[in-house]
Amino acid sequence: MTREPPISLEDAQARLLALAAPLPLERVDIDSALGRYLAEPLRARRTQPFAALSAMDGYAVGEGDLAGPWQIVGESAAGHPFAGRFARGQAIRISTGAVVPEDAAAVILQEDVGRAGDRLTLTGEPPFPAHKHIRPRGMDFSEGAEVLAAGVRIGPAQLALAISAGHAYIPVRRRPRVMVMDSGDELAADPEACGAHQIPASNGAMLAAMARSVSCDVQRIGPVPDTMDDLAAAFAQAEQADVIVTSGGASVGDHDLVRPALETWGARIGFWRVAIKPGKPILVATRETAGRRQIILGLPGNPVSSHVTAYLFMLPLLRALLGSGNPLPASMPMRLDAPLPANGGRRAFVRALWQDDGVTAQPQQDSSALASLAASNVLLDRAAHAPAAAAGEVIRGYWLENGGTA
Ligand SMILES: Nc1nc2c(c(=O)[nH]1)N[C@H]1C(S)=C(S)[C@@H](COP(=O)(O)OP(=O)(O)OC[C@H]3O[C@@H](n4cnc5c(N)ncnc54)[C@H](O)[C@@H]3O)O[C@H]1N2
Ligand code: MOO
Repeated sequence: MTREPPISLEDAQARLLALAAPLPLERVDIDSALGRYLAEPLRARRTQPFAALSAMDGYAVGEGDLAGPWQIVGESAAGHPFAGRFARGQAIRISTGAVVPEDAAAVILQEDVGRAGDRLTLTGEPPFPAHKHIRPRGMDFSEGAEVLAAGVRIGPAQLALAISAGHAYIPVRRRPRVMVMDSGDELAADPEACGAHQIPASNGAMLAAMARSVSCDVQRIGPVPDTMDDLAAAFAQAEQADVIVTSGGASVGDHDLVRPALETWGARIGFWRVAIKPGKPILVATRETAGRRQIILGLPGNPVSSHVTAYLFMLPLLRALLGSGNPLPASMPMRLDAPLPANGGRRAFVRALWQDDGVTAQPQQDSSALASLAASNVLLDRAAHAPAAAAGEVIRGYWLENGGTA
């Protein structure tokens, strides 16, 4: 096996994302679009507000007619505009969201007036500026304007905006088909029937859950025993997958067969080994069949290594296939509540818990230790050879929740 030195994280992420062309475009109804990415810019099909609307319940009055008294000559309610005209000394009862009549220049809050029959007098302050409680036509957006850019993630707010802009269907990318494979002779499929020399296969469920969090169709296979034949049979079931994610067997041991099995299947190795801890032995390969590219991520078997490499590579890859304009997780500054020791020669992603405005690294950082991963919500990013850091220092970290992106 060639032993080129591990490449940098940035280099590896760039090389992986360069392999990922967004999947074919499809139009889906808005309810199915949540968590996906807009494939084309979305333009408003209507203007919002469609007319000047009142932001408050009160009375509409004319230009320069803020002192009163007034006579109430009609009403504009939401969905039922006032059709007539009105003059100086006259007012229109108006509700929140109702159209402000053409002749009106101000809405006076109902709390600021006294009403007796159709007679209205000012008892409080008139609005300042006069148009304060009027939302002008097109304040939110105008017909034809781009309301969402291509590559934006459709969250609840974007979904509401698309509907409000007049869209029942929006263009997104097809959901990636992902095959997640556990591999290793030591793995038990059933955690309640785990032999003395076995460990429960936990990576597959974890990786599948992570992939599902970014809107993918996920299938699982395994645990696959450590033989070339078993791996070949497993890969043969992944013909339809856009992405194949294996865990385990990525390192240099005698039973680490993922790489040779992939090559036998017709995959081409892109790169192997990245200078990060945990997760160094990650492998990226591609397989081209009938004009279609499959991307294979061979993640290291240690559960935390699997999780961290899925966070840094699998999720960004899936987001890129879904058409995200910003697939990589973003780090943010975090204040240390407890000191950190100097880092070794590999860039490290340190499990930590952020609470009460500060972050504390977990004492246990072994790449097999799931309890400290499950107790963490942050990965601190420690450069190779970073010196010790004191409590109070600010360093960068990644949110584990939401895959590190908005
Ligand atoms: N001589 C060397 N040995 C190792 C090196 C090295 O550079 N030289 N790298 C180490 C590093 S770093 C890592 S990370 C591991 C990764 O090894 P593999 O990807 O080959 O993983 P395995 O050996 O198959 O398994 C490692 C560990 O993880 C457990 N595992 C595997 N799959 C699962 C699963 N689906 N669910 C739960 N746990 C799983 C497995 O039982 C092992 O305990 O290699 C080091 N060795
Ligand atoms: O790079 Mo490995 O993932 O340290 O355990």
